[in-house]
Amino acid sequence: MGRLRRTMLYVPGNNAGMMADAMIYGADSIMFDLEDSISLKEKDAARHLVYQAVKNLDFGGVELVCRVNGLDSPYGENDIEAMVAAGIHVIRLPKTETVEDIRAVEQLIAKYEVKHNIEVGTVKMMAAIESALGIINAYSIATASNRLIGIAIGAEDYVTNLKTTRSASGVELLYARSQLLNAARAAGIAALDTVFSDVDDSEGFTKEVKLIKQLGFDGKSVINPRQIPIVHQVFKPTDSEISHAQAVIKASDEAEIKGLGVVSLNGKMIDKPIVERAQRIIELAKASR
Ligand SMILES: CC(C)(COP(=O)(O)OP(=O)(O)OC[C@H]1O[C@@H](n2cnc3c(N)ncnc32)[C@H](O)[C@@H]1OP(=O)(O)O)[C@@H](O)C(=O)NCCC(=O)NCCSC(=O)C[C@@](O)(CC(=O)O)C(=O)O
Ligand SMILES: [Mg+2]
Repeated sequence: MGRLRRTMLYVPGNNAGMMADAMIYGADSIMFDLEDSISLKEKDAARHLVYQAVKNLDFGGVELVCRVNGLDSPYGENDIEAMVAAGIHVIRLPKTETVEDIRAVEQLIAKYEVKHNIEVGTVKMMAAIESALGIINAYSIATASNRLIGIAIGAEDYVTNLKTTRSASGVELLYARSQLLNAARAAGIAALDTVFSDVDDSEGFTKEVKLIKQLGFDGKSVINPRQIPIVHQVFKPTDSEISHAQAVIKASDEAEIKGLGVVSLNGKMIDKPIVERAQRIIELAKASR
């Protein structure tokens, strides 16, 4: 299985203290934000601060992502150049709506990789989809570039675009989450869920994490360190899931020796997709230790 992306911690790019401490909380990825958490008058200072942090601080090998400003703003291209030069691992484009949005960012990343003597293709991309049009185009966005490691939903902007609000059940997001997840799986890349804004509501947050795990998401953006252990706990396979998965793999191995395609374990059929799911549980358990 690829890299775990259960949690991507948003860190406002103007907050030096939060940036310096960001790696101690154990998130799978750290995402510096230059977009909506930064006021217009702080855009240039935040870019400089994130550049210095990525270039000079030791984040212990954690994946480093930067949410840049869109290319429809005066900041987007400068953000991309600074992040490529600093050595960021992944550039996240917000409010992605079309294939052309991805291609335009990809061209700039390649231009600045050449300028800064970085092998072309090194910097990866993520696309956040935050509008009805983006959701309609999810599959073409997900397949627009080999650099894409995942697509993510940005629900606060999305529900605003739909002219609704977020509810506890998340019913207003079900279509978008399903469409985005399906697009990511068809493209063979990661699917990341959106933020949960009430950091004091751990019960509501846990409910949402269980929902998105059941839908099939790889993980979620988080805005506060307190949310990280909750996501990791929900995504960690239980002891009984692990022992069942081990039994499935053992039964399947024995069936293979006997030349059988289908066997039963405790009265339940075991075939290829069930074995694949069991292997994923074991890999997730190993990776979550
Ligand atoms: C929410 C709150 C103000 C609460 O503050 P509080 O002070 O009450 O937090 P406390 O729990 O008391 O903090 C305890 C200790 O943790 C430290 N600490 C806290 N947060 C930390 C952190 N993020 N990184 C590192 N460190 C952190 C803190 O410094 C303290 O350290 P220390 O003093 O040493 O003890 C704070 O967390 C925060 O600012 N979060 C980031 C918000 C943000 O980035 N928003 C933009 C992205 S969303 C968006 O744009 C919408 C979207 O685009 C999204 C999509 O795409 O999905 C869409 O459309 O939906
Ligand atoms: Mg947003």
